[in-house]
Amino acid sequence: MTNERRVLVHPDKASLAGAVAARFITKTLDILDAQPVAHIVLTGGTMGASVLEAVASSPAHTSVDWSRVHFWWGDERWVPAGDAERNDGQSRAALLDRLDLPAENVHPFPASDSGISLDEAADVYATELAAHGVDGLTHPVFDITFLGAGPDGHVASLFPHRSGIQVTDRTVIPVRNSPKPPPERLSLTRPVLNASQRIWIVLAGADKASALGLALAGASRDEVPVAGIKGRRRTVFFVDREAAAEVPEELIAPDY
Ligand SMILES: O=C1O[C@H](COP(=O)(O)O)[C@@H](O)[C@H](O)[C@H]1O
Repeated sequence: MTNERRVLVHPDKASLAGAVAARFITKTLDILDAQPVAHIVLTGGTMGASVLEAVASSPAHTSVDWSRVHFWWGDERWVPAGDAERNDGQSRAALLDRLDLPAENVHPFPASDSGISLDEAADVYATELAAHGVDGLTHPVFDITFLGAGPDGHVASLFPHRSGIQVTDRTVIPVRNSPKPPPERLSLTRPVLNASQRIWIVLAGADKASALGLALAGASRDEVPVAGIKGRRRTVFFVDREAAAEVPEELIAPDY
């Protein structure tokens, strides 16, 4: 099995969310069979919550021992705790609040009303990551990292033609003047994301077709940041037909 990027196409957004949710439950069970804990990175955006809602609706999710699963986020919007724009709030409402999860297994980024600055918040999250690093790493090795991508090809909060996608000497960066609101954000950096065992990028809708097509056609990560994302063992783009419109036929994998 190679570590080439794969594209799996599903008919529409609902079947995409259901298929990714089913695969997530199965893979998490496999991971927990082989190791004591799993570290999962969650994403915001349109598909992030849809996949988690599909996990919550699947009776199979009760087979997972969630007390052995840690949840992190790939990026966060710098808004107050409880703001509907926060990625962690969307994930909690969709799934986490329904699980029997020890509070210490959930690792949200600090919120803008936490009394610290954006720069300090990046340092706080970097410290939290380092506390869970093993073998001298400054971060956990994530078992599954969910990501979305914007129509402009941004991934997490790493935007085109901005310095964030090039950062390699930090695990977390503060983001200012984001082209997508809100303007201030926090993001994991590319080396941390790419240290993940499996990266699952979930995309739906015609507005994602161009970014996906460019990423797979070899665009630079500066131009299309998602092009710079590749996991250690597996990188899969789970997409619906509309998002796949510009993917060359030969790159579309049969289901596996
Ligand atoms: O702002 C963000 O956008 C991206 C993509 O979101 P989408 O709604 O266009 O799917 C998301 O992956 C990221 O986590 C989020 O902060």
